[in-house]
Amino acid sequence: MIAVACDHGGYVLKKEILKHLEERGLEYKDFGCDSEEAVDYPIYARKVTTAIKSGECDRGILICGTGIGISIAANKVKGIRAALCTDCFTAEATRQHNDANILALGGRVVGPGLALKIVDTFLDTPFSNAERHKRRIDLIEQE
Ligand SMILES: O=C[C@H](O)[C@H](O)[C@H](O)COP(=O)(O)O
Repeated sequence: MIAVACDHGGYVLKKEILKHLEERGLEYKDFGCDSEEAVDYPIYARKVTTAIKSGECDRGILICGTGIGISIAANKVKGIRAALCTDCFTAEATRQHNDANILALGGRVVGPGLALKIVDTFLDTPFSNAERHKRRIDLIEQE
């Protein structure tokens, strides 16, 4: 199950992404927001990180204007590895190397065509399971 949320700066792109997930037959839960009316992105980041921490969802997609604020907020939560991606190379690498569990996107940065390719790359790329990457992730998770 994929947890998806956005702020007002990501709302238009989120609609495209949800349509795309539906077309792919992928299950998702939409945690808002529901319009372009201004909201506070940390609240929406927290909804998705909570869903992942609880096991309700295993991956997340967060979208704000730049993708920066919402990824900063998500990465405050232990066990969350949110990766802001603006290209497919980094989307692939962050799954292989960092086992990122949240993709962050900027609705004011990437157009829908590229964003959907980034989403597909992120969702379809497995973690490499390489020892060096596991060791580094373990170091991140240490207090
Ligand atoms: O990093 C923060 C996000 O890009 C927000 O979407 C952005 O700050 C919202 O800006 P504004 O309130 O000016 O629409």
